[in-house]
This record gives sequence, C-alpha cells and structure tokens, in this order.
Amino acid sequence: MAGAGGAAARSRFAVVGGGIAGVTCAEKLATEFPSEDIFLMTASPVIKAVTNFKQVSKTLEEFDVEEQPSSILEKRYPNIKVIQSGVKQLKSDEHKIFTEDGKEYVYEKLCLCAGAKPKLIFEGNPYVLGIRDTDSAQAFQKNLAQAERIVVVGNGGIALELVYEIQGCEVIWAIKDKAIGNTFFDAGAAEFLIPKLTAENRETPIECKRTKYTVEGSQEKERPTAASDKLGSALGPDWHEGLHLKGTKEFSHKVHIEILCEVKNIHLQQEFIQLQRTSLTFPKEEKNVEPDQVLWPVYVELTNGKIYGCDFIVSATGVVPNVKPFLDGNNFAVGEDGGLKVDEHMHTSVPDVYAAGDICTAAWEPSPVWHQMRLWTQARQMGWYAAKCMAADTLGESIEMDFSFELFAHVTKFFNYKVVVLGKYNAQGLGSEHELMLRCTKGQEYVKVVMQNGRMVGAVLIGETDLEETFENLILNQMDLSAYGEDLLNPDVDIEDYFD
Ligand SMILES: Cc1cc2nc3c(=O)[nH]c(=O)nc-3n(C[C@H](O)[C@H](O)[C@H](O)COP(=O)(O)OP(=O)(O)OC[C@H]3O[C@@H](n4cnc5c(N)ncnc54)[C@H](O)[C@@H]3O)c2cc1C
Ligand SMILES: NC(=O)c1ccc[n+]([C@@H]2O[C@H](COP(=O)([O-])OP(=O)(O)OC[C@H]3O[C@@H](n4cnc5c(N)ncnc54)[C@H](O)[C@@H]3O)[C@@H](O)[C@H]2O)c1
Repeated sequence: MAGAGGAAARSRFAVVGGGIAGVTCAEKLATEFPSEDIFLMTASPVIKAVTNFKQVSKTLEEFDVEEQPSSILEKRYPNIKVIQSGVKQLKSDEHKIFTEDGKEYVYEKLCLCAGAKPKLIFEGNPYVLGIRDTDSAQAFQKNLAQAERIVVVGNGGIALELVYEIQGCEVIWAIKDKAIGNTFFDAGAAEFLIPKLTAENRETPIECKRTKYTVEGSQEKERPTAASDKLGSALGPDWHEGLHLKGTKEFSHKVHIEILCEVKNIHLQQEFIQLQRTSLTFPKEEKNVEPDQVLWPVYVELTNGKIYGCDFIVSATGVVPNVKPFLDGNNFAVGEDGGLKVDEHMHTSVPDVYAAGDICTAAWEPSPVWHQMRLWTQARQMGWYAAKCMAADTLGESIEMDFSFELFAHVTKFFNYKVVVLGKYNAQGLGSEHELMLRCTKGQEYVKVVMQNGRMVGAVLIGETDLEETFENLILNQMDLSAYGEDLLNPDVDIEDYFD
C-alpha cells in the first residue's frame, strides 16, 4: 500500500486510534462516504467497538464495548482499512502521517483519537503501577496475586473501583481529599458509601444500566500481547469482572483510608533501612495501622508523616493525553490538561485536523450544564460528532452542535450501587451561588440535587432511584421549581406526575 521511499497511500479521511473515539469516528465516516476508503491507524492490535447501542433517555446512553480483532471491523465496513502501526510523526502542512513501520500516508482530513495514558506519580519507579489497558490490568492482577498489602493513590474512578473489588490483600488508600471519590461525589455521598467498603461480605454484583465490556471474536490464545510500553486502548466498565483481583491473604476486604495526604517519597527496602539508621529527621518507626514485623519491598512516605511498607503502589491519579507524536512541527493549541484543544466542530487549531475522545480538550463555550470528563460515553459522542463535522466541512454544509453536549450525563456503578450523575452534579464552577437538596435512606439510596435560582442544574442519584429521566428533563428545560420547595424530593410526592 505505502512503502518507505515508495508512493504514499492516499485517502480522503484518516483516523488515528483504535479506541472508542477512533473506531466510532471511522465507522461514521465509512457510512457517510461509502465509496471512500477510510484509513484507521492504530498502535494496538485489537480495536474497541461499541455494540448494542441504546439511547435510554435524551442524554443517557447504554452500550456494550467489545475488544475485537480489526478484521471484524473491516468485514463490517469494507471501506475501512485498518493500519496496525503507531503513528510516529505528523506533517500537517504536507497533510502526511508517518507510521512506525516506515510508511507514509496522505490525508485530506484527519481525526486524532490517540487517547491518553495514566498520569503516574513517581513515573519510572518499577513499584508504581498504572491501569489503562488489558496488558496493564493483567500486570496488576499478577502482582496482586502475590501481594499482602498495596497502597492505592488517587481518589477517582479507578481507585473507587479497585478498593471495592480487591480481596485478600490489605489496601492502604491514600487520598488528597477529606472524603472518598472526589471526582464523582461530595462528602455526604461518600459517607453514604463508606459502610459498603467496610462490610465484610460483598453482595453479588447488581445488574444495572451501564456499559458492558467484553472481549469478543478474539480468543485469548490468538490475541497478540503488546509489550508494556505499547499503547493499548483504555479499559472500560466492568473491566475487572473477568479478572480475579485477589491477594495472598485469607480475609475478604481490608481497606484503611489515609485522608488529606499525598505521597512525599517512595523508598526501596534497602534505602528505607539505611534512612532509618542514618537520618535524624526520618521517622524511626513506621506509623502503620498495625506495627509491622516484616520487611516490605517498598515503603511509601506520606505527607502526613506516616510511612507504609507494601508490595507495590497503584497510581490511579488521572490521565495525560497521548499528544507527543503529533506536536513536533505542528502548531497545535494545547489545553492546561495537556489535550489538543478543539472548537465546537471538534477541529483543532491545525487546518484539516480534528480530535476526539481522551486526547482532546473541549475548548468551546459549553452549555452551562455540560463539562468534559474523560469517559467512554464522551469518547463515543465526540468520535461520532467529529465524523459528522468532517463530513459537513468536506461537503460545504453547516452543522449544529450535537445534542449530547447539552447536558453532562453519566451512568456507572460504584460499590455495587447504580450511580447516575447529571449536569453540575458537584456544583462544579457554581461558587456559592447554589443550594443543595438531599434525600438519603441508609443502605438504599442517596439523592442530591443542585439548585440555582430555583432551577435544577445538577444531580447525583445513587441506588435504584428511577429519577434520572425526570431530573434530566428538569435540568434541560430549566423550569422554575421554586414553588415545589422540598417536595421536589419528597418520596410521598410522585414528582414524575408533575413533570413528565
Ligand atoms: C480502568 C479504566 C476504567 C474505566 N471505566 C470507565 C467507566 O466505567 N465509564 C466510562 O465512561 N469510562 C471509563 N473509563 C474511561 C474510558 O475507558 C476512556 O475515556 C475511553 O475509553 C477513551 O477512549 P479513546 O478512544 O479516546 O482512547 P483509548 O481507548 O485510549 O484509545 C486510544 C487508541 O489510540 C491508539 N494510539 C495511541 N497512540 C497512538 C499512536 N501514536 N499511533 C497510533 N495509534 C495510537 C491506542 O492503541 C488506542 O487504540 C475507564 C478507563 C480505565 C483505564
Ligand atoms: N466508572 C467510571 O466512570 C470510571 C471508572 C474508572 C475510570 N474512569 C475514567 O478513567 C480515567 C482514569 O481514571 P482515574 O481514576 O485514574 O482518574 P480520575 O481523573 O477519575 O481521578 C484521578 C484522581 O487522582 C487524584 N490525584 C491526581 N494527582 C494526584 C497526586 N499527585 N496524588 C494523589 N492524588 C492525585 C485526583 O484528585 C483524583 O481523585 C478517568 O478519565 C476516569 O474518569 C471512569
């Protein structure tokens, strides 16, 4: 097709990345332009496909995610050509892409969907692990199988899932904040969830409206295993269900939370022993929950002065967009979070280059109740909408912002509860100009709404509340709800009758 020194292969549309954003974008382009070839370049040997997509309400969606060999995608869309090689360089002024295998490709319009990678603390330390793709999850599982105690750092989605799932291994969970789950919850919701974390026996996982993740069409033995420095696609919901997340101990769960602290330093065993002997300022004894009798492979020194020995550390501390191969020689505007800035048409600052998913930073003026979060749902929505924008630009048509960006909506599961977050669910960016209303039944449900000037602007729904559609409508239509006062959350008042 394309060779070093040979003629470059040409295509009107090229997409980089075989994750949800890239695959969705390529599929949409393939449908819009059935007679054009769509190049999909990806560093990973498997692609991620969205299947069984269902719009469950105006903005909440449900779908399965399958990891598939790229041949299945090519069979479904004969005009998609998957090129399995990492992109090492982009020359946007020449509209050329160069891949690791020495080939080059010419595009008219390009969408970058190269995702993100874990933003690790103490990057490069062999005892610090991140979780992103199938390989890193398996490496984590292998290490865990031999571990008695690990330290989990971070307070977002991955940490919340891990501390709940891990069995037979003591977990020291170090968080910067006062309460658990700061990216999704406030302190009230955290308090509601905590008993689930300390419960000795976990219930059977509930079925709930959330994305499913499966590895299909690619038998384990046939699946090529990428080296750990290869860039795989991000895992997603239920990623841990196929993995046996168990340490060496017989107990079920044991989690100790250290709040308001960060990791100050990580010491290897020898260094730790040396420091204990020689340094006057270094604490002489570990300040553990229970004093240690054993020597650990590695020691974590926290900013609160405590030191924990452990087998390894999981850094679940967010992500950093994979922009490196694309920046050199190209004038991309980059956001504070390291992503490629895109406008309301998913267009970057470089002509004919679009971006979608975890790699991009939404730099348009958003709807007051939408914000970007690096999530599977947004990767799909952005990939789909980017393709629509590329098509519209090619055909000289105008296009309106997709409805999915009107309201932030996410459904997931934490601690075996269904969790729905809508709009400014944590009063993000609202300052003091808001009020909260709460309804909570211990062990059953937690409902919080964020109100501003009598209007609903956000909600957190934990448990089977069945309120998501009604609240979604109330946030979208910005109806003045002042007259209803506290009745809005009164369980004896069927508010759906009022508003549906
Ligand atoms: C453990 C875990 C659990 C998660 N759980 C949830 C959840 O419950 N709900 C939710 O909504 N989201 C969840 N997420 C987030 C979600 O998985 C991501 O936001 C989403 O998958 C991002 O999709 P993407 O296509 O932008 O990027 P990715 O999936 O990262 O895909 C990027 C693709 O680009 C390729 N690539 C990278 N660099 C290059 C290059 N130079 N050249 C060619 N190809 C390249 C990669 O191989 C990959 O195929 C989770 C993430 C993790 C890690
Ligand atoms: N169920 C879900 O929706 C779900 C589950 C897992 C992951 N995800 C997504 O996957 C991606 C990766 O997950 P994640 O949990 O790593 O990221 P995240 O952005 O959800 O959370 C990062 C956490 O790390 C903390 N942090 C950042 N730097 C730190 C530091 N130096 N020291 C201590 N803490 C620090 C932050 O305060 C935050 O609590 C995110 O985009 C997340 O939204 C979603």
